[in-house]
Amino acid sequence: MLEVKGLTKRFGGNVAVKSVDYSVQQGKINAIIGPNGAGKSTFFNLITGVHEPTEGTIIYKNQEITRQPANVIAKLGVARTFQSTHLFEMSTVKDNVIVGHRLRTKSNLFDSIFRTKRLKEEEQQCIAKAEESLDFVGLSHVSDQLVTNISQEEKKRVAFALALATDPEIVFLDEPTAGVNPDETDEMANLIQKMSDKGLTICLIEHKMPMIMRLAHHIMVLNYGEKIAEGTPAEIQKNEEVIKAYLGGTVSA
Ligand SMILES: Nc1ncnc2c1ncn2[C@@H]1O[C@H](COP(=O)(O)OP(=O)(O)OP(=O)(O)O)[C@@H](O)[C@H]1O
Repeated sequence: MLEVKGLTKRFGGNVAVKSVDYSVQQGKINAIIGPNGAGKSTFFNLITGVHEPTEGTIIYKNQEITRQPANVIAKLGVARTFQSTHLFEMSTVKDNVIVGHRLRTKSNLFDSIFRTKRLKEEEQQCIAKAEESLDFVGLSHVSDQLVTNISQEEKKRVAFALALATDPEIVFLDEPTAGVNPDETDEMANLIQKMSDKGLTICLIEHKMPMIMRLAHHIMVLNYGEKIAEGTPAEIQKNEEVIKAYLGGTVSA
């Protein structure tokens, strides 16, 4: 579904991602793990068009998307959440999510000025999609609240809803449970499972190993920008190089 070949990103003399080959497995929960600074977020940024690769190719559904801008990649069905949520704090939860589906609308300045039928219909579509997405992530009850007044965990869910409102086929989640407590982490894990059950392909960066080992079908491990291992959770847990990369610790936590 999404295939990466020889993907490399240099920031000056620093090679953040080094010649990585990788295939995202369709319909599965794919996880990317690795120590701090291993290049995980940069890898996501390359695929989703936030950064341009220095070398390598990215193919999505048989179409090369290398160096395409983020909005083009998103329109093709690739959604993304970020480590820190980028939300409009003084707008309502629903208004934040409505923006997601605008990617799928065609109204232009003319439609806005003259409030055409197309504009009104598309506005309704965006509202309906936002409501559906908020219901899916369990946030219908706070949809009219300002984002600034909801909890950190709810903000994470809003970011999920925003990604879902773009009608994606694949969702890249960058540390979705960073900064949330253990009970909330379990709830977020259930939500990721629910997204997968709905047929979405998930690609996930996480540091919380028990959660990854429970959720992921396939794991890739990055260390200093290089892929050092990939396989099932059971294979990764006993991989010597992975254990070494985590400074001799256990990845099963
Ligand atoms: N925009 C940038 N400019 C320069 N260097 C960068 C930039 N983004 C990332 N890097 C560097 O690239 C390397 C990989 O960083 P990256 O954030 O991708 O790692 P990570 O595995 O996501 O880390 P973490 O788990 O701590 O979030 C680091 O050395 C980082 O300092």
